[in-house]
Amino acid sequence: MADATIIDGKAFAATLRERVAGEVAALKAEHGLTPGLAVVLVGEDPASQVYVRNKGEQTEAAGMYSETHRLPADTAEADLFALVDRLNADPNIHGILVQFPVPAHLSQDRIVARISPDKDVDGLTVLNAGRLASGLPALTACTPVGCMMLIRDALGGELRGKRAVVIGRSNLMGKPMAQLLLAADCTVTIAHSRTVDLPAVCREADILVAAVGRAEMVKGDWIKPGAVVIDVGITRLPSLDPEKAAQGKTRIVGDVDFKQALAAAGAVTPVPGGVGPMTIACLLQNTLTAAKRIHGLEG
Ligand SMILES: Nc1nc(=O)c2c([nH]1)NC[C@@H]1CN(c3ccc(C(=O)N[C@@H](CCC(=O)O)C(=O)O)cc3)C=[N+]21
Repeated sequence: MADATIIDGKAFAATLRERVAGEVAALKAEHGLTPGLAVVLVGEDPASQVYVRNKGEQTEAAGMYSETHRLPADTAEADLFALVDRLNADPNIHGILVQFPVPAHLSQDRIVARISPDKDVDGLTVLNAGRLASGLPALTACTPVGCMMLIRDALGGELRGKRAVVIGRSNLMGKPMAQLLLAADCTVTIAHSRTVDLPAVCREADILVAAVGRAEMVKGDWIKPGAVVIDVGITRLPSLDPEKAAQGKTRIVGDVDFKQALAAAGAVTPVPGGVGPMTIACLLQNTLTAAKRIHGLEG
């Protein structure tokens, strides 16, 4: 079979960011309103540093207000909560994202519960997760929203009745991904580390979304010929060149064995340049949506 189409998430995200920037300009001109995003990073995880920097730069490039709060790894819960409370009350801030993972002494659940659902651009609060599951308008996790856009594009909008398998069941990715696919009339399976015969389950999928964080786990013979394969994983491995590896150089791989997927799938996202850039573009979109809703400019 011919090689799969490589889905260009980077280009798609650039177009989406331009659209958001246009809407931000209109919102400023018509209502004097500038959407604002606050990103909070606790500790110094190097991968997180990169994402947080990208988020800040792209927020500003879209004409939005951006604030980044870097807190030490040993920050007490009370101090983090005081910051979240301040951001909840700040009229210049419409979106709040606390980057995960946080150091082990902090509870992700308690942090999420502290964020105002109106500003919850990760869609993690119980209110937004429940609204999504109930088919109501909700702020929805950025990565699944970005994946849906790529899936719709790859399939020309025809999702109805398709079999979708999501590997991974996190609140930030797997669960909201499954809800979005269900809302698009797919028949959805959520698979995970305890799933029996995962390859056989995956082979049923017209749409396969891998979000487990295990490097190159999904092999070519797990993929139904012609399927759309969306790779959400990002793992840094030592460079293949031993000399570069010795210098600490790394390469990034996804949850899918890309070479094998190319020969089996109908379309596949690369890593990097696939889902990752969509995540940030959708974060900008969510911040815009939150700003409009807070100001009663959208349902
Ligand atoms: N509360 C919370 N919300 C998140 O949405 C969240 C989070 N915590 N913690 C970390 C993960 C990871 N994440 C990424 C965002 C952009 C890229 C991205 O832009 N990737 C590029 C560059 C990859 C690279 O060079 O590292 C690409 O795939 O092409 C990747 C990963 C958001 N996350």
